[in-house]
Amino acid sequence: MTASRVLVLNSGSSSVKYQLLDMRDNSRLAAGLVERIGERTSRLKHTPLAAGGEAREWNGPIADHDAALKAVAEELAKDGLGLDSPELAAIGHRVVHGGQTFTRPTVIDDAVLAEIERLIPVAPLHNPANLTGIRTARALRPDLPQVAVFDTAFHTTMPESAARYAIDVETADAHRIRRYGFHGTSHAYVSRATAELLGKAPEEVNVIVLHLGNGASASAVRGGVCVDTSMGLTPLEGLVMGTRSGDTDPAVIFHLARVGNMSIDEIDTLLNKKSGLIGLCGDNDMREIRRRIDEGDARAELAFDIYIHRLKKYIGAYCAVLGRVDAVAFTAGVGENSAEVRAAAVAGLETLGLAVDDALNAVRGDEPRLISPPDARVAVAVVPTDEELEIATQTYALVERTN
Ligand SMILES: Nc1ncnc2c1ncn2[C@@H]1O[C@H](COP(=O)(O)OP(=O)(O)O)[C@@H](O)[C@H]1O
Ligand SMILES: CC(=O)OP(=O)(O)O
Ligand SMILES: [Mg+2]
Repeated sequence: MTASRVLVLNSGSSSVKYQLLDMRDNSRLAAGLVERIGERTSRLKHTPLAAGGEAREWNGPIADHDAALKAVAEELAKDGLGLDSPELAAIGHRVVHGGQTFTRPTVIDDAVLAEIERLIPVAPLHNPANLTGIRTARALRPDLPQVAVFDTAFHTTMPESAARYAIDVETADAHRIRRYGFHGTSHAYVSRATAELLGKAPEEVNVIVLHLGNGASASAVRGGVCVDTSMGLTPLEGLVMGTRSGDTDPAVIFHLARVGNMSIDEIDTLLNKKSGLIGLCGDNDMREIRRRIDEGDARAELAFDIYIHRLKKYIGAYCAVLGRVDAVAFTAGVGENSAEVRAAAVAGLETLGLAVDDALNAVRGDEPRLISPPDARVAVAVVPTDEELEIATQTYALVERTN
């Protein structure tokens, strides 16, 4: 029996999301989430999909990522899917920041760990959590290959004209300041799936991918290669997000420091955690915002309008960057589920060849689908993302090749 299972770990600052997949048929054996790590009210939710079982929930304190992973391992073991299983081929880790060093999935050794650690200054919110996840997983199964799949990797093809900020070159280089981009695993997966939906090879199509989750980013993909993306040095730049401001005048920061007497850490928290939709209207969930708009709530409506205005600007910008656009693909929680966001985002863009068909846009489903009118110049599509499957696929392919 050859080992065919991959455990995918996505360790965030206060959460761990995981999935166990069987790569013989890409089926999901188990999935779950540990939330609010480090708080008194941590929660573990585990769904044993293979067993067709009910989700199990556990509430109580989970002190750190180490304890979280051990709790996950225990849950998996209850279904006979423990980390000690000989069928486990590898563990794949989502690593948010790979800088310019990592352009592809990489088997983790001490040198790779050291490099991910060296990148902490450009990813202070994300890389430390990713590192803890890797270290704990390695301690639990030291013999097993562990693979890092980087959010930044897909964007390393961006030309210098898109990747550089117009700031003093020596200063920028000394501090590794440039636009790295994130959600690359999703942008890569969705741009490929969009080509497939059009019945074409990735090399033949130019796609604008709109990854609209709690974090949100847009990318311009020419012939399968990323040429621009909206996130930058960190995942703060670009679109309006659930809790992040996206683009602002950088002078807002000087102003808040000098006139608002806020510390750099306070401003960091403000722009990353208390801005975006939640800062504008108190809610970051698009369902709740739509519900409030339906009740005539003006603040929710303004938040929605600001979100859409920014999104439209990026669609227009990436039409200009690409020249010829074959498809615009909506993905992630908001992109896959909100027909209102999709309709509003392309409304009035007929001169760019963009439109949605209201009936097609209203259809719900898990499969990639077209929502543009049949005669449209540019295809508009809903293409569900699957970052875990993509991480598992890349992890398994690398392990197979190295064995
Ligand atoms: N039915 C829905 N209608 C509108 N928005 C939705 C719906 N379901 C989920 N969402 C949005 O998707 C977001 C989560 O997206 P997701 O891609 O899972 O985010 P992340 O991976 O960043 O946590 C929620 O905050 C919510 O705004
Ligand atoms: C990089 C990033 O923004 O990730 P997430 O959407 O998971 O917060
Ligand atoms: Mg996501």
